[in-house]
Amino acid sequence: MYIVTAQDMRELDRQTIERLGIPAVALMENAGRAIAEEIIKLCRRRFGGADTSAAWTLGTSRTVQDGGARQPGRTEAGALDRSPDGGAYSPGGTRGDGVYGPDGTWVGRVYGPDGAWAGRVYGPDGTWGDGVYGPDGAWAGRVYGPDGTQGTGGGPGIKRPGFTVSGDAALTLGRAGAEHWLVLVGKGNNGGDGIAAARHLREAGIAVTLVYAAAPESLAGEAALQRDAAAAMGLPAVVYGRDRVDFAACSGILDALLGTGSAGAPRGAYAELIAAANGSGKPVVSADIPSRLDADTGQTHKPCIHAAVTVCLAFLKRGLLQYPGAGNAGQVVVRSIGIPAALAREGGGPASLLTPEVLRTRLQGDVSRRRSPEGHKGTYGHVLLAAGSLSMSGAGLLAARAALRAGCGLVTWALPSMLLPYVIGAAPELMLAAAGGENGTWSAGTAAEVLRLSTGRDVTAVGPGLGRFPGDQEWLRALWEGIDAPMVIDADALNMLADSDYSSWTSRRHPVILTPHPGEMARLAGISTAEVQRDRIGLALAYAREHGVTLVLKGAHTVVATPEGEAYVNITGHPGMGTGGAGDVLTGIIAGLLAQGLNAAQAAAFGVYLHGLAGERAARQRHDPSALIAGDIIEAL
Ligand SMILES: NC(=O)C1=CN([C@@H]2O[C@H](COP(=O)(O)OP(=O)(O)OC[C@H]3O[C@@H](n4cnc5c(N)ncnc54)[C@H](O)[C@@H]3O)[C@@H](O)[C@H]2O)[C@@H](O)CC1
Ligand SMILES: [K+]
Repeated sequence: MYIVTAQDMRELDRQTIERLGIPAVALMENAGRAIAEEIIKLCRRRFGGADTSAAWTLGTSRTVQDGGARQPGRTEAGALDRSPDGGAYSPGGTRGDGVYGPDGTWVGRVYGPDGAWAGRVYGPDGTWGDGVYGPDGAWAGRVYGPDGTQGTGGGPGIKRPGFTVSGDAALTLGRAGAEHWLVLVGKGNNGGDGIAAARHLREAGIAVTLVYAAAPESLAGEAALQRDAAAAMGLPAVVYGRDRVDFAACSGILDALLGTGSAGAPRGAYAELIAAANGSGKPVVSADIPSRLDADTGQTHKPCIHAAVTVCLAFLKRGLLQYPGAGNAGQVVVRSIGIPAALAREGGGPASLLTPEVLRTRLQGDVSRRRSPEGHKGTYGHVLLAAGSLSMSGAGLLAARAALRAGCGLVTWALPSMLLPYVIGAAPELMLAAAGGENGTWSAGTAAEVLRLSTGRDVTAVGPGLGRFPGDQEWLRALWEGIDAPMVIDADALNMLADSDYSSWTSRRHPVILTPHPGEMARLAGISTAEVQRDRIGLALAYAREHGVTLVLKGAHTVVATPEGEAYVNITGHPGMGTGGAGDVLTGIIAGLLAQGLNAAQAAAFGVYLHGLAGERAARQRHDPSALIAGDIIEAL
């Protein structure tokens, strides 16, 4: 799934209209329909109570849909109620919604341990997948298996009727009479999308009132066409500031005030409507992006809509993945509006959501972690790790163990000699090499020994628990210029880089992966941490390209950026992974994958993805994400 900026989107829009000849109003129609369908799904969920039964959920959970198919591993109710391999069961085996296979298709419905049906079930497109009740809560019919006999519903087999007729289920709502939605309409195309959605909602029997933020006469182009069509249909409309708007009486709010064409803090009526919508306590569905979220950076202007659902149009906007905006977006659903993905690919498609599909196709990585039947430990690569010091020996141990769990054949851990007796046996699978000073710290003179140890190794990782020491910049420079294999650089080794003018160092034949957290990134880039967080994707892309490195910018929604100018944004993991040593584990995983022959982009991206999944699995085993410690992530790999 591609991630775009507002500028990318305008260009893709222009090409679709000018090169393909698809009228702009057709795109707006598609947008309106998609938004209406998502509102109807939300209404159904309220009736049916589906998607509410996860045993426990994590704050980061988010649904990102691609053409209606759910991404494996992501759910509406919680990221952790699905097994990383797509198995889809909550800890107790109960679920209140459907089960999705690894490819995102719906597999079947779920029964609780007592054999009773655990809840209502939606198919991958959000329509009723199965079960005894229809979307309006009334019994919808029996369920038939592929052979025509009744499927999971129980009871005797019943032959499938030979002839069926079905209507437009996605735009139908049985209990529509209970709904009244306010549609907040801005004067740009975002407002036009909202009016188009309102027409479909009205067709589904849902009462709607258009609330214009500005005089309706000020709308232009396609938005004006939508205004006129709505008026011709007799849709009720009020103008904010002139007419009374009763937020208390509505059952939901469609936010179509401001989209990708807006800038700065919301002005006048827009600000008042946003504040009123947020304060109403009613569910808000945002068209494209929550109004006055910056579509590129994820910064929020004040006030900014807090959406329950954001129906993002065409391609995922960067700002929806970056905090704080990601926290305002609710569930993000990306819906196609007829702009071909091929156009985004042609344009370079600079950023993608990190999914198994993207790993397989765009990154062309083998995510199966398959082993050759003829393989032996030499087949899977040898990692050299230079890490650990007296007060931070655990960092080295965590990274080394994670590399082994990631599947590499051998790991040699180089560490200060004084520590050797204490770590012998801590992980018997490791090979240990003394390379540091007697006092448990590193020294500049150890560079020659690390270089010697790196000979014949497939990858060298440096940094976890290393500490700083006199001459450390020259020490790192010697490794940078002398190691004839890929390198992973983390932690204090990043601070050494930050203090050096490393662009003047001899350029390397093999790739370098840097894995900074935001503070380390700030030092590398010479800016504040707040500035790093302001646009993580943009910064990672620029830094990786400028310095010719693969960059893993850690934090919520870790960004992987390549020297070729591509970026991948990860959404596995959860806030419980913000715990000491989790970064060391990631370094080990990435090094372990590199050693097995993955290229830098594949190893960084797959490593980040696996690290998050393992964190989810570990938290599930603990039954509480906050109880997670870094070692748990290794055990869950
Ligand atoms: N492929 C596309 O790009 C498509 C875009 N569509 C929609 O069009 C949107 C972009 O439309 P526009 O470019 O018309 O822009 P918007 O609808 O986002 O907003 C532009 C309007 O808002 C006003 N405005 C800007 N900043 C403001 C502020 N801070 N306070 C108050 N008013 C402000 C401007 O004067 C202008 O009238 C997208 O977000 C999407 O919803 C869809 O119609 C379908 C096609
Ligand atoms: K909006």
